[in-house]
Amino acid sequence: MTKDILSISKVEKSYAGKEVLGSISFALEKPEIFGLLGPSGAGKTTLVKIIAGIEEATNGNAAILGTNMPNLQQMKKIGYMAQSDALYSELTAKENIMFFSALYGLKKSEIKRRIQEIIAMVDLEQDMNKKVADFSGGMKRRLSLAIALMHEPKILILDEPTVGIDPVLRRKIWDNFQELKASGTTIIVTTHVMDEAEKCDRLGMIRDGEMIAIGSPDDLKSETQTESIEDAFLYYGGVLHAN
Ligand SMILES: Nc1ncnc2c1ncn2[C@@H]1O[C@H](COP(=O)(O)OP(=O)(O)OP(=O)(O)O)[C@@H](O)[C@H]1O
Repeated sequence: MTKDILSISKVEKSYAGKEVLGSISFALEKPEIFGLLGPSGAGKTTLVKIIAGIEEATNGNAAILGTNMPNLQQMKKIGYMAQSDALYSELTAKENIMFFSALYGLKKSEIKRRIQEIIAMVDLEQDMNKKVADFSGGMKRRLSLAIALMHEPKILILDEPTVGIDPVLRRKIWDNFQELKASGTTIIVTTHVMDEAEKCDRLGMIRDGEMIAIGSPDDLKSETQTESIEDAFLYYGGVLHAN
């Protein structure tokens, strides 16, 4: 039996009896950039937290490489970047990277090998010795991304990674996502941004806790006979109708 990289099977989640995810199922079989697209409150963060093993599904399973989450061993294979940055503001950027890399079990030599490459990718070379307290929102996002990448995870889960990042750097970061995918990393990314959605290999469209459509951006547009991902989303949500 081949093991899917990620298998989501009838995942449901309720908080205090209120359902926020319906019965969600999908699988990622090979490295790809999989986008989760949906309006605020649709359930994207809840779903990625279940995949990352931070939240447990109320019903159903989320399995990584055939092992149900949450599972400590599998969590080491994951890089997770939360929506709000979990950084130590009294430490410098470098100290934050060293701290979190050590938590992931990276040796000093590995940290030394990775750090230059990663900070160049997120364009923070000049800011490594500054305290995070003096960072802008976009700089904190970039540092969080660097930390999620340090242990070379097989699966990278990014919750709105480019919020507050300017378009030039955003493009550079997306180019890096493509390179990571080419080297075998699977990337799951939540976004509201339509031009980012277009860059994903496949998209899962989420609305009110339900997966309303799944497919490549081109397939979703051609299936709905629409010109944009935004219109395709509205079509699947029942707001826009075919001519
Ligand atoms: N810990 C919690 N307790 C109760 N309700 C929660 C909790 N976390 C999320 N919710 C609710 O679940 C629903 C989905 O939230 P979620 O954060 O997953 O949405 P989202 O699609 O990521 O939105 P956004 O794009 O704004 O981040 C919302 O109605 C939210 O209020």
